[in-house]
Amino acid sequence: HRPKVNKTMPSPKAKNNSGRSGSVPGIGNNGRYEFMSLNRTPSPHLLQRQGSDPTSARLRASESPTRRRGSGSSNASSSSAAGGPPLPEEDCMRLNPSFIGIALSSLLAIDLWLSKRLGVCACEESPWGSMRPLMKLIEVSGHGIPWLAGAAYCLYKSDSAAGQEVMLNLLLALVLDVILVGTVKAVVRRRRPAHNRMDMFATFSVDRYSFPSGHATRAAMCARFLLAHLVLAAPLRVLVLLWATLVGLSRVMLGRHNVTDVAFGFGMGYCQYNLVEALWVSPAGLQSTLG
Ligand SMILES: CC(C)=CCC/C(C)=C/COP(=O)(O)O
Repeated sequence: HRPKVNKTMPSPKAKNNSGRSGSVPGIGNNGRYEFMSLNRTPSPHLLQRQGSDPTSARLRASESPTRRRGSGSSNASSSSAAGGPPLPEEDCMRLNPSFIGIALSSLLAIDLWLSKRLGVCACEESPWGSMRPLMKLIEVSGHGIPWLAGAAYCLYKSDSAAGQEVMLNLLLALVLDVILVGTVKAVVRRRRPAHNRMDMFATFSVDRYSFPSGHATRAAMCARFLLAHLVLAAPLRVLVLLWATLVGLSRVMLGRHNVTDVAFGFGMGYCQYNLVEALWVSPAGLQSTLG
């Protein structure tokens, strides 16, 4: 076992007394260090002190999630493999990290590494810095304001009932998207990548968070919406899909998002369209609802 230092470093004097392996220092009565064997239950006064000391409580709270999680499940593994006496619970947790924990940490590490490598337009000095204006143009094409303004304008200008119905639902879908993305961002609170320059126009306060990408949700939802409700020739349909893909890609290339933010955003936008279909509003229905 790696000896576990209990809360604070021992004084040199205390260290000198700790010749035995398997012992760890702890603060005993009257502020002196005591040593506790990992194979033995700590003395009651030490346990009591650890429980009531605010510093140790804070330290426990800041332990890694892996160590905090699953304290109930480790009892079965508290016996050493050699059949010896039970080991302290926290040491067993360190030896048995969960598979899901490892998988998530690995995915996160790959995500951060890949996103940094793909952030080739994050600033003018970046390898593809000269493409940054083009990427920002694509960014504007997926921004909420032009889409909301465009849908409201088309609704106002539309002279057919069918056109009004489609535009009304597109407008409602865009509002729903802003609300859902804002809610998830506020709950998850994942910071944008460190290499991002926060020079986007018209952002809400939640837009300092990156998960999920609002541009990606909007691009996926609007692409599905347009493909389902507009009669478009094949080249235009391909163009719509290409646009949505480019919007997602540009988020990572500009350094605004990690890859997982965009991937989740695409999935979320795809599902949001199903919700829009389920909640589809007809102008007659809306009029009767509004009285
Ligand atoms: C002001 C309105 C209506 C929407 C905000 C649009 C916006 C800036 C979203 C952030 O997108 P990312 O999450 O992709 O960076």
